[in-house]
Amino acid sequence: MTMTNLNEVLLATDRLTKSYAGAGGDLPVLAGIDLRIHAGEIVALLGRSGSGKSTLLRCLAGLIPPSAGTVSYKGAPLNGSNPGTAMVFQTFALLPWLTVQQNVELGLEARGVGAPERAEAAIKAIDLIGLDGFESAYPKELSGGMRQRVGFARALVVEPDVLLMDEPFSALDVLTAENLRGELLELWDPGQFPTKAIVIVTHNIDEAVMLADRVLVLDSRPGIIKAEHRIDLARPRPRDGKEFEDLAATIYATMTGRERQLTPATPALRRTPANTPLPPASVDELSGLAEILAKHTEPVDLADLADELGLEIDDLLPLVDALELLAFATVDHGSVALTGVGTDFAGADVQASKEIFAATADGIPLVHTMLTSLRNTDDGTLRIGFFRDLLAHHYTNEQVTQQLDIATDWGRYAELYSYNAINEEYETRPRPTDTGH
Ligand SMILES: Nc1ncnc2c1ncn2[C@@H]1O[C@H](COP(=O)(O)OP(=O)(O)OP(=O)(O)O)[C@@H](O)[C@H]1O
Repeated sequence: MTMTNLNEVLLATDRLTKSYAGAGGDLPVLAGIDLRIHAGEIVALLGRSGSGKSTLLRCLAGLIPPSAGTVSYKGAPLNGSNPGTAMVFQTFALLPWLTVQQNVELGLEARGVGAPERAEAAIKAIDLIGLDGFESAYPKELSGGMRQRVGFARALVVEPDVLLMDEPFSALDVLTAENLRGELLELWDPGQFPTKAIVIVTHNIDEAVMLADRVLVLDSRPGIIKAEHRIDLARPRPRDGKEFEDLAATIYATMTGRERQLTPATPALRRTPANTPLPPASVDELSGLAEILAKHTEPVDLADLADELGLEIDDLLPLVDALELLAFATVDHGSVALTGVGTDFAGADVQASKEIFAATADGIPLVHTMLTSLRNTDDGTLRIGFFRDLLAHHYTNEQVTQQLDIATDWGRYAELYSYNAINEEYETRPRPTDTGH
C-alpha cells in the first residue's frame, strides 16, 4: 500500500440494489447494500454460491450499473466504469495473441497512455510481480500461476486505488495458490503495493482469514450483508494457530447458519417453491454423501467433512442442505448426521432408494408443486413454460432454469414424472391408486 490516509473512504455503496430480469419482473440479487471500503484495508466478500458476491464486485467496478442506490468513488457517484479500480479475474482473461508485456500494457492503452510510458510502467509491474524474464512469452507458454501473475500485473499497472479480485486463486492448484497469496501479502504488508485497498471475492474461509482485515458474509434472498467479522491477527497468520482456527470456525458458523432457510422460524411459514429453493445437488452427489455419512457413527463436523472430501465449503453446503430438505440428515451446531430414513436411503439398493426418495416428495416444495399440477391435468402432461411462469415471480431467468434442472433430476430419479426435452413437456405417471383395479 502506498502512503495513505488510512480512514479515507475510497469506495462506498448506499442502498445498492441490483436486480436481474425474471419473466415475472425484476428480482433483487443485492437488496440495499451499504458498504464502505477504506484506504489501508483488505476486505473479503464471502458467501454461498449465488449470494451475489460477483455482482457486488462488478457494481463496485462500475462494470454493471445499480438498479437502485449508488456506488461512489471518493465521494463521487459512478457513471460508468470506476476509474479508481482494476480487476483480477478467476480465469485470468488474458489475450492469447498478445505477449505478457502487451497484455500488461492493455489497461494503460485503454487509458490513452503513450507507448514509452506504457512500456516503462509495464516493466515495473512485471518486475514487482515476479514476471521478469517472461515479457515476450505468450500466455499459452505459461503455467496457471504465471498467467495469474500477468493478471495481477495488468491490474496493478494502472495503479488503481482499489484492486478488485474475483476468486483470483480458485483456478490454481493448492500450492500455487498458497504461494501467490503469500507473495501478495509480502508486497502488501510493507507497503510495496501500488494500490490503497483490496476487495477480494472468495468462497474459501481460510483464504479470507489469511488475507483480510474485514470479512463480509453475504446472504441471498434477500441479498444483504449478513455479518461482518474483523480479523485483527498480525500477519503472517499461521493456519494452525488457535486464534486463526477460532475465527475460521466463527465465520464458518455464520455461513452455515441455515435457521432462516430450512427451519422456518414459525410453523405458519409454509415451505413453498418461492421460499425454499432447491439446493443445486444431483441425486448422484446426494447418494454419495449419504453413503459417506452412513460410515460415521457420530455427527460429523462440517469443516472436517469438507476436508475429508477435499471439497470447498461452497460445494459441500448445497449437498448438506439438500439432505436436510429431504429429511435425510439434520444439522446441529455445525455437525451433520443422517436421520433414520437417511440411513435407510444410504443403505438401500437402487430401486429401494428411488422409493424412499419418492416418499419424501411432499417435503420438496417444487417437486410437490410440479407433481400436483401434473396430476391435476387431464392427460398428466404440462409444458415446461407453465412452471417457468410459476417460478418467474420469485427467481431470475437463470435461477428458474437451475431450479427446474434440479427438480427434473430429482423427479426423474424418483420416477415421479418424466421430462421430454424435444417437446419440452413433463409427464407424470398415474397415481398408484389409479392403477388399481
Ligand atoms: N446476468 C445475469 N442475469 C440474470 N441473473 C444473474 C446474472 N448474473 C448473476 N445472476 C444471478 O444472480 C445471483 C447472484 O450471482 P453472483 O454470480 O453475483 O453470485 P456469487 O455469489 O458470485 O456466486 P458464485 O460464488 O457461484 O460465483 C445468482 O442467482 C445468479 O444466477
